[in-house]
Amino acid sequence: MSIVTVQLGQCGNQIGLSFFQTLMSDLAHSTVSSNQDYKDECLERFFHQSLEEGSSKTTPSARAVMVDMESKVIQNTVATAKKSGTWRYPDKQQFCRKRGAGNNWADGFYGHGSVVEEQVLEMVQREVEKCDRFGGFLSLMSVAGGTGSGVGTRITQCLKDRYPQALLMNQLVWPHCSGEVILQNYNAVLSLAHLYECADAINIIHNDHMRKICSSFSSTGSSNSGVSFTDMNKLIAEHMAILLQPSHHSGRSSTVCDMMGTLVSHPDYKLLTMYCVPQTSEGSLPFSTFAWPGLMKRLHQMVVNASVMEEGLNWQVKPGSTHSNKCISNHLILRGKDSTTADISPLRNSALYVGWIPSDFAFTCSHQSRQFRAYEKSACLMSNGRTAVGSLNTIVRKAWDMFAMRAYVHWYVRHGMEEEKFIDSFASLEQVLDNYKQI
Ligand SMILES: Nc1nc2c(ncn2[C@@H]2O[C@H](COP(=O)(O)OP(=O)(O)OP(=O)(O)O)[C@@H](O)[C@H]2O)c(=O)[nH]1
Repeated sequence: MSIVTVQLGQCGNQIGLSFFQTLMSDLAHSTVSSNQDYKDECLERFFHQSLEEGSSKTTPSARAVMVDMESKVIQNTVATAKKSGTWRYPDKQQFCRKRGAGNNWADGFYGHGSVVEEQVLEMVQREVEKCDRFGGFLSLMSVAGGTGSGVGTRITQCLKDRYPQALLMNQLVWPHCSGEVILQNYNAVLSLAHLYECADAINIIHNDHMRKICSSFSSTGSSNSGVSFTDMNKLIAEHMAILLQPSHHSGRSSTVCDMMGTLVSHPDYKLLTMYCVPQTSEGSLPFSTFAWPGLMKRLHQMVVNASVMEEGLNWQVKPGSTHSNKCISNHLILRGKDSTTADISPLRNSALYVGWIPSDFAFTCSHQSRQFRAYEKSACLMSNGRTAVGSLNTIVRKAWDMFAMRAYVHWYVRHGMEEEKFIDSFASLEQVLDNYKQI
């Protein structure tokens, strides 16, 4: 089952590059012939074998469409992939214009969006036609800028109209809490409220968390300043790949569509969070050993704490207690040696879940005996639960405070957006927050 990736804006394109690089580097790790099925499945899922222009050589070409309003990031991304010699982006599947969306959702959605949608959809269609078994879309975007958030939302709506049966999974990068784009809270509110209506699954990744995890890899563990987007993107890409590389569930290959279908069983609840272990820098992996009991214990406590970071866990919080997380559903993926022997029973604990989903559907697990890259053992838990509530609440409050003073509202209105869109978006996100708070 193939997935077409849509990379939107600077952030979406840079993360997409890192994701495909990580997939290829994982495949390069395999030396045993029995890995051929894994390779074939990964290649079918994310790449298309195509002839290089003017050559008889075939190279995996990412099943991707790239969209940005400025050309620089896309040019660099395409060139970096080509330079690897192991994979590339497809020809003529890049869409750029001459100026960005000025960190303004309305400029992206109304200004650029209306002009670009047909051409982007044509590119998407070309990519879909290359798939023998097409499953759905993975859209990568930040919610803080104008292109990823505004154009990204518009393209997602168009994909929903054009491909109503396909899976629409949106991976959103949440901005740092402070000090970034002045309109980021408005952009995030508008994006999320609109995406909630058309996407099937929304996975939120916080730049703050990624930066903290990366800085914990440094020898001092304290400085955020040395952490670059490249470092964070590598980490994000690893988490995505641990989740999305082939695995088996109930004796058969687990598709991304199956996984998302089980995780999002109710249209009111589609906010997902990834928890991954171990959290260790690549450089220290050769000197580290991990055992399943230790990894599972930490992963379990991360879910209970609703913390995607291993560091600073509160071990006193127990499932079902006042401060414990509550989930609709979780899907666990275990990769590496003896993965089937890991004790997953604590993650099945009914105290972690709402009562209205049968336990066999609330918690599901898939395995892959092949190790992921240099990680002898690794695990990713994709969770549909309350984790996203805290940061969503903060952004809605901050945006509301600005809106109450009508700050910057005219910047949106001048791109053709009606003020009511803000009100509607606040109302629908309040509803989402309420739904999650009540589980
Ligand atoms: N993790 C990560 N975040 C990024 C990256 N590039 C930008 N961001 C974040 O994305 C947000 C800004 O969005 P961009 O993707 O740069 O903007 P854009 O969507 O291209 O929109 P315009 O610049 O307005 O055209 C901020 O929160 C940045 O921290 C990246 O490579 N990795």
